[in-house]
Amino acid sequence: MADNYILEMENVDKIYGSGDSEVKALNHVSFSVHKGEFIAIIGESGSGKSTLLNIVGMLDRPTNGKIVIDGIEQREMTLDQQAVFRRENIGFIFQSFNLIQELTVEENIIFPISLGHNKPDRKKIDSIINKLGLEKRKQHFPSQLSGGQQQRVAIGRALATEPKLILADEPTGNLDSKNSQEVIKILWEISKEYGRTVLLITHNHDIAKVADRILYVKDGCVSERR
Ligand SMILES: Nc1ncnc2c1ncn2[C@@H]1O[C@H](COP(=O)(O)OP(=O)(O)OP(=O)(O)O)[C@@H](O)[C@H]1O
Repeated sequence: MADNYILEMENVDKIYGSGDSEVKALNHVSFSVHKGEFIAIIGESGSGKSTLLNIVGMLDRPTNGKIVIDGIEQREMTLDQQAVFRRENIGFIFQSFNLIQELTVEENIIFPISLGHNKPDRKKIDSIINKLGLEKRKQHFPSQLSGGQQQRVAIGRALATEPKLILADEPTGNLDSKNSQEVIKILWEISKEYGRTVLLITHNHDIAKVADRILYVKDGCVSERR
């Protein structure tokens, strides 16, 4: 397998439930992503987009198929190894921000580093905070921020551990168009300036257009049109 891929999926299935309640959420999904690519994932509600991202991020397990992430086959890792890999290499961004309300902006951003029992590199954290335009909001709490600002904090948190892969599940779903554009611009710049790979779910075709590639999900199948 080529080593400039960050992600390779081969015939991946995900089946939820069994018998009458069986749902084939992913159906023989195969695709690869190069390091540093910015990929948009588009598809109707219920088509399997979140399932796909959750499986790539090891929040859920596939029923069948092979997934190689940064050269390591997922199923060869124990659950503990997956947890460490996830913490060190994958940054998640969700539609609902998922910030910790009791922590300040700065503390939210540093949080994943402290989970790994590492000391935050102040310079790097400050440069992330500056990049996100949150210098004056460092000591604020999430409830004191706008939706766009909260999502920028969530991006900061996803970046704090310098992950190779950023998985964003509809990060602009709760934002107006101005804030959406700003968030996408930041993700794009991060991808291109720091060589991070971004997989982004969106319902917005204009947003998808900025991506290097668009993956279309329909009834659990993934296809690509350039
Ligand atoms: N834990 C689960 N148990 C059973 N079925 C599930 C589970 N999670 C998802 N599904 C089903 O799998 C299919 C794909 O769901 P998924 O959440 O991946 O879709 P999606 O494309 O992300 O949708 P949306 O755009 O609405 O978020 C759906 O039919 C959904 O009902």
